[in-house]
Amino acid sequence: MGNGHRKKPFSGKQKKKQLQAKREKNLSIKEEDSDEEIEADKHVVRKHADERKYAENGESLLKKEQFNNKDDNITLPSTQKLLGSSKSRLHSVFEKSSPREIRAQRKASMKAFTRLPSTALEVSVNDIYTTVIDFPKRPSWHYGMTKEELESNEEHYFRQWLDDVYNKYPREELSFFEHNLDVWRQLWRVLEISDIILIVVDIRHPLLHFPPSLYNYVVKDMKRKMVLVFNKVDLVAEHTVYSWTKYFEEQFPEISIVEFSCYPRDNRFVDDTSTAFLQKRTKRPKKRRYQALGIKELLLACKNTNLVKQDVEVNWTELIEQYNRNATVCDNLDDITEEEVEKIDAIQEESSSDVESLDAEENIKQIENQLKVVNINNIETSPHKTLITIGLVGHPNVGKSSLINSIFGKVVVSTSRTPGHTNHFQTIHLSKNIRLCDSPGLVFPSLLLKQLQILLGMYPIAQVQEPYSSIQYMAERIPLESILKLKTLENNEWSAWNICEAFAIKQKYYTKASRPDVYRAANAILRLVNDGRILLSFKPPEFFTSLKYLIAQKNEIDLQIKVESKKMGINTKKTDKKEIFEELNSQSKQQLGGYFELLINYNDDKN
Ligand SMILES: Nc1nc2c(ncn2[C@@H]2O[C@H](COP(=O)(O)OP(=O)(O)OP(=O)(O)O)[C@@H](O)[C@H]2O)c(=O)[nH]1
Repeated sequence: MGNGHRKKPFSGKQKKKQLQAKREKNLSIKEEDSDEEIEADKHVVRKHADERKYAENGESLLKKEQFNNKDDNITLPSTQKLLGSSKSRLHSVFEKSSPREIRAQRKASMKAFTRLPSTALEVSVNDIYTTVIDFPKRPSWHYGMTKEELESNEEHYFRQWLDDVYNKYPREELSFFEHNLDVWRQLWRVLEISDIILIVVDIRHPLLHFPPSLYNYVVKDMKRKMVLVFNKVDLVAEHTVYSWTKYFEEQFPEISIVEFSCYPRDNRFVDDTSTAFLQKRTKRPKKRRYQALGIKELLLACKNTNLVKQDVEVNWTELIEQYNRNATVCDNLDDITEEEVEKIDAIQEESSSDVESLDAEENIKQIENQLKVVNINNIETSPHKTLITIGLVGHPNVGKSSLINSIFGKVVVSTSRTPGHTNHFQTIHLSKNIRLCDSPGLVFPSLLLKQLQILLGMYPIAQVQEPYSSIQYMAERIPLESILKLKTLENNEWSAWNICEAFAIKQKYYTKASRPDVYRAANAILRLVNDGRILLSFKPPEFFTSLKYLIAQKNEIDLQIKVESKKMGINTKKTDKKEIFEELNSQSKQQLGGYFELLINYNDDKN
């Protein structure tokens, strides 16, 4: 990508070969890595394996660009590195942890942890964003500037911004965040050309994917319309989605919120915090097809922004009718059979005519030409007079590309489990005067814990230098050892390390030296978290303690009680709910979770 040519569609045969080669390569890398990790304590980082992998993939630049931090002093990369090379200039660049930091974290993960109360999953804007770190905005420019002047101006400004961030905030407190100017440039372009910004967040941790600096800039400074998309709602209970919606409506009244999911949701569980629910989740099938929920609502939310553009007339009703269908398509090329690959290839070939997948440079040139007709300083003016552009922005891996594919009911942009997959923005027409604009996932600077960012899928798992502290963060908050059904320890004093060790034994992951491959196990756990089979779902404040969000769930709980009672032959008409609850077996009780008891108590209090 980004080499100046449109991506050629692969034939089924080529794709098969490519997948086979990729699998073989991955296998050999994994085998070589495992022993290194366990045996060479001082090489905590799987440096060689990663370097080899990137060299083999022709992506050595990413690794080189990740600037090393050998001791605890920060060395910023040169501007050259921040800009990347022409080959892969749009890869994300993050700062690496120092070996000292990694060793300390690894050691700490071997100590027994304390399980925190469920309220530890509650997060609020004030907890997370006590400090709002601004993101780099495009510096002003004028038409008299040459391309070189413009670029050097942007580079100078960006370096200054980066220096300021590092001067202002302690390095160890800063989150991973995007260090590649070219990726930020993509965001600038998308914001500039978009009339409506869709900020896509993962419903498991919506607040953590919602940079207030972006909200302020788009809504308050640019005065653009913003729609917040709660994506992947299939992964949590309805109650969680409802609670987050209420919370965001209170905190950010200017935005419209829509729920979206590429997959149908599993409504069997009311309580997505119960151990029964969490254990069941791990068994979700790997291969699934898109069956999007929320397309109509999404288009309606765009319509309801009441965007007025004189030269654009849109028949929203017709558009909604056209796209509101339950399209099914396979999601991910990594996980599917070769037969399915061939099918998708055929779809891709067929659809390539209506996909305007320009490479980065062509796109930028085109936009820059369009920008010439308007005054760039007047940022309230949309640059496109005759088009409505809906721009998708968000952190890596939140599902922006999958959302576009689900709307079209076919693979029009590629998706991946690996964050940072979308390298440049791609525009796709929904109708002759409405287009969607995808953008690369971009991590905004914050003071979020790096361990947490890894769990949220913002950082590529293959590049995680030290996975154990992330596992510990999670295990302190959810019963990980029960979810993974690990054998109990004698003293029951779990540490993150021995959870990984027990999982390695369970999965038969061994190193060449026949020791449990703890690193591989940790990695596998992180992947299960990323794709939702281990559910780490944060909640808004007071979720566990107040009934304010619970009432909406009442009907769903009532229905569930009926289903469970019917299964057990309990007469729901005669007995009151509390009695029914007492009669349910423990499994049914678990499925209903703590909410039921809370609701019963609430009704008792009211009576
Ligand atoms: N369960 C679930 N998984 C989803 C959904 N949408 C996307 N995913 C998964 O999330 C992962 C990331 O999806 P992408 O569409 O590639 O995400 P992206 O935001 O475009 O990622 P970048 O290219 O890194 O910016 C993939 O493994 C998808 O299968 C959803 O609605 N539900």
